[in-house]
Amino acid sequence: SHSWGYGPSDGPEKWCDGFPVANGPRQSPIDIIPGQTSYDSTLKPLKLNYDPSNSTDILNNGHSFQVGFVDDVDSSTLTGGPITGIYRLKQFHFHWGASDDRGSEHTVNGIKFPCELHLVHWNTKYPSFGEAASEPDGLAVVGVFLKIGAANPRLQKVLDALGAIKSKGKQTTFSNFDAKTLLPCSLDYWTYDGSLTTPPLLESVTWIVLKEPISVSPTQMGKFRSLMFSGDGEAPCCMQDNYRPPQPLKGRKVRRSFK
Ligand SMILES: NS(=O)(=O)c1ccc(C(=O)NCc2cc(F)ccc2F)cc1
Ligand SMILES: [Zn+2]
Repeated sequence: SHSWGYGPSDGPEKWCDGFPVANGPRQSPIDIIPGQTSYDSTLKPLKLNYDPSNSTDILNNGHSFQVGFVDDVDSSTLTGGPITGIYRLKQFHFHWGASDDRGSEHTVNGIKFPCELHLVHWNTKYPSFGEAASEPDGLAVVGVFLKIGAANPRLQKVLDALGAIKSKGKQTTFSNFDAKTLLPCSLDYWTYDGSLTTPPLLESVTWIVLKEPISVSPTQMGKFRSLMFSGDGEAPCCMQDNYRPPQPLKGRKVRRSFK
């Protein structure tokens, strides 16, 4: 039924079969063309208040891995930026390539980065993530590009946990991780109305893509690629190229928070 992936038979070109919204008016990701964005002086600074004691677990969900957070109280929140109200951090995860020349979902002037981090938040005006996910203003995802360079010590704790969640469905505790440490110095961003980049592809995401990348080393990228899409006892399949390519802008405007 709704089994999807990133391979030739179940990948992004096939998702519209099970999820017709794949061809909708506000799909993500997109190619960001800085020269075509408009500076909006009314955009507020991003405010990310993450409580380091809030992380709970790290999970291989068969499409990526994600670090989960306690989201039944307002302890790790996103406010300001292009959004109104309070959005709670639910999880963060990554998308990456089989080689360093690809892997990000958003691109900048057609340039692909080797990896992209997504910090997923939901609007507390709705009772839960699941309900918020079907509302046009329900979710806000902060995207951060990873660029090949020096090893990033702030990634290491996450990467060192991957050995315990190699295959699909594996999960382990992951406490006291401060997601704020994964952010770059500058919180300058581009923003546009989009969607989840994986099925169910719901058009409920305010995207906030940071202009400044964080670093990752080739060795650290190798650790991402040591994960498996497959579960124990299934034919082994390396978790890589788990990214959707850019989608048509369909008239949308991309705003930027910086001059
Ligand atoms: N790559 S991304 O940041 O755009 C993204 C973020 C979250 C999800 C997600 O939560 N999927 C499961 C899911 C979706 C729902 F819409 C409702 C429940 C649910 F578990 C998918 C993609
Ligand atoms: Zn994502």
